Amino acid sequence: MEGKGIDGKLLLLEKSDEISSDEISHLAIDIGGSLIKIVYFSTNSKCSTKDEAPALSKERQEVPNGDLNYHILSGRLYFVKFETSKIEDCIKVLASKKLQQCGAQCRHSHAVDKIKIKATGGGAFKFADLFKEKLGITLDKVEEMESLVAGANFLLKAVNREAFTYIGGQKEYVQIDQNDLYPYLLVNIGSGVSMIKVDGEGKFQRVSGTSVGGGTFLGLGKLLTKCKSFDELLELSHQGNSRVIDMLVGDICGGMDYTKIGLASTAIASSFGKAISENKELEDYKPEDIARSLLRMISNNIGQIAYLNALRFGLKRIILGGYFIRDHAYTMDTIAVAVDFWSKGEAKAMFLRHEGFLGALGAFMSYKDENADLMPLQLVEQQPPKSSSCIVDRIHNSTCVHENETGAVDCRLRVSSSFKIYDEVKRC
Ligand SMILES: Nc1ncnc2c1ncn2[C@@H]1O[C@H](COP(=O)(O)OP(=O)(O)OP(=O)(O)O)[C@@H](O)[C@H]1O
Ligand SMILES: CC(C)(CO)[C@@H](O)C(=O)NCCC(=O)O
Repeated sequence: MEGKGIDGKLLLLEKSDEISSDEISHLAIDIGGSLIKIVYFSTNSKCSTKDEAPALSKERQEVPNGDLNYHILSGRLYFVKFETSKIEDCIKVLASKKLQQCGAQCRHSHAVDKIKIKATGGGAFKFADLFKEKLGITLDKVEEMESLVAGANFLLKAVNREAFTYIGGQKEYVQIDQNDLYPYLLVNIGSGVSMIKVDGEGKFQRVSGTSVGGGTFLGLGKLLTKCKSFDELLELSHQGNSRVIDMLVGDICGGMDYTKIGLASTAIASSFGKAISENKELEDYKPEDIARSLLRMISNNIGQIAYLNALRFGLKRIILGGYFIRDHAYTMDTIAVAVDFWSKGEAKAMFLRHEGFLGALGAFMSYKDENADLMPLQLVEQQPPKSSSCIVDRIHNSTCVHENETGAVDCRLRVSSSFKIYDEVKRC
């Protein structure tokens, strides 16, 4: 079981089997074409240090609010992912943790077949029967674009140091004024890419998309380089040089800039263009150069389409999400430079720390939209990430614990007295 940390590290749950069922109260799932993303709220953490303990207490406060009383549960939101092709592993972990017994709607239903969890992504339809059959869980579907927008809005409004620009290799965190958040263009780079004009809470329109996305990078990359995983391909791209295969303006113009149309000699004139004339076989190219050109081609293309859509609607802010980005410097740099170049500095690309979890977070947030009697849940507070959480980095199958990074978000859930999550969890 892996989760997301800052800097593209994978985080969390060093020994996932130690998480017992009474520690997880709410869980939402996003089942995409490449990855399954899970967000869950836990009132405890095996990774916590002494310093963090107070923030993770199972505090319950009565907060009068009109006719209703609310409990405040302190804890953390955790972010976990699986490959969609290994959905059976995901199901096994969920089964082992008896998460189905902590589903948000177990209150009225001790019968296993009445348990529901919020689910989004195409897989919420595709795998609905599998979840029912193996776990007895009904996937309560939340529309994918709606979830992406709700997740992005939540992160932008409620989580400190969430959004940042990436310019010249430097991250600059931006706290966006909530009154000045809309409109923006949300570009979610998953297997494919969705571009959504966001005008407010629940006010949005999917204005464009492209099938050339993260799935294309990974799919073509596997075919062309024999890499087995995304991490391997990304790692390889670090060492490559795209000039070996890409045809540059200078290659065409005898080393000169094409000043009249504003193209420097070093600009790419044609991605992979050198391969047409060199009479070489695939094996003659280094896999790292191929990986680099591929990453650049796809990132550039997305940056350009994003810019064109921003231009179409007069949007100045482009927020990028999706697991493809993975906090990867070269990817972010290429997209940011493409947006800056094409917009002549008018539009800004912004990235998110929890970029891969927009859909899952949005689905999680949708619990609050339920009938108040069933599930009046709201995230009411968030503290900046603590400095010392456990992060488990499983890249290349090596497991090591990183200090001082975390993708988990401390928060408090407000739940009505009529929905006693903690008691429920124990009783279920
Ligand atoms: N460990 C990984 N395994 C597979 N893909 C990864 C991994 N890490 C990052 N990626 C990239 O992230 C992409 C998937 O991103 P994401 O999870 O946001 O989309 P998805 O929900 O699976 O796709 P879609 O929304 O199009 O159905 C992959 O196509 C790949 O490029
Ligand atoms: C089909 C979805 C929405 C599934 O998440 C995504 O993969 C996507 O936006 N693909 C791009 C499809 C297109 O607009 O051409």
